[in-house]
Amino acid sequence: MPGTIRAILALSCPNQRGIVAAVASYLAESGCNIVESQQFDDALSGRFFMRIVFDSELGRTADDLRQGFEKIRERYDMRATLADASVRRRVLLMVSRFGHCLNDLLYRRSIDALPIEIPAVVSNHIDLKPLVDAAGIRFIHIPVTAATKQTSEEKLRTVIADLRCETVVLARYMQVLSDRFCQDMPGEIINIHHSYLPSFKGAKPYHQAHARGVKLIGATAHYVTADLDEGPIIEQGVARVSHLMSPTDLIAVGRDIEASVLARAVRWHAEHRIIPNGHTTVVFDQS
Ligand SMILES: Nc1nc2c(c(=O)[nH]1)N[C@@H](CN(C=O)c1ccc(C(=O)N[C@@H](CCC(=O)O)C(=O)O)cc1)CN2
Repeated sequence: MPGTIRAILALSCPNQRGIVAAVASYLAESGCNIVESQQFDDALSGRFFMRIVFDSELGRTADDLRQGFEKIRERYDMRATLADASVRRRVLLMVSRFGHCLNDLLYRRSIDALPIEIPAVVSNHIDLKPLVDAAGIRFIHIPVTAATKQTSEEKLRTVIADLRCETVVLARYMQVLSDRFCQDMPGEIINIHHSYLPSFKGAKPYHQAHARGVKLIGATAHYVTADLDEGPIIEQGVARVSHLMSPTDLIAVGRDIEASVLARAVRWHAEHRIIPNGHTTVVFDQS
């Protein structure tokens, strides 16, 4: 239908009767047709979670609908986002020396399999500049040393502001971000940790895994908080390994898991499928 806008409403609030009815009535009265709906009652936290995809068939924009939804948001004390599904999130990718996750995200973006814009890639090394140049994306080198961490982060802030980035993805970026930086972008920094958290936090997780003799290794995509490797988990993946495999073999197996786990986490974030639930997440994926 001409003028139809597809939008996504994602919300959470203290659970009570009437939430679904109130939301559905508002959308119907606003000329919107619900095309997909998922919900979850968390009995432990007492919170309700819902994600609705709908078509605004009478031309009301997402901004207009968001303003109209404010009275319901306040009545039920909701945390809510209402976004035009055609508007792509502007995502800054960050990387150090290992390019497998970056390469995967750039490829998925190039074939339109990831609903994001990538204004630039920031790295603290120049190793991956040729890969980013080949993708036709701006490469920004911000070196980091123990002495320059603060000034380097100021440069990063300027890049994020100038390029109007909403989300930062650490695609094997191996520098710890400051508390202040993390607190300024709550729920908008995603990291891929190369272990099946909570196992093997910190540096060299594959060597830790080999030394422990585990039979499964994995990777974890999580939101970044000031506490290293402790942020809310978005997605995880694992693979079976054996005594025959060296740390180098484990690293090779891990590469594919890291890339696929991070790509799913970034897509779900961009599609407003992830809703924070305390220190965890509710993920309304397609399955
Ligand atoms: N505030 C946070 N920043 C970052 C996190 C995080 O969870 N919170 N995750 C890392 C990624 N990462 C593991 O997934 C990780 C990266 C780097 C280090 C580390 O100890 N780095 C040293 C420097 C290492 C070097 O120069 O090569 C450091 O920063 O001093 C630990 C974990 C990304 N940032």
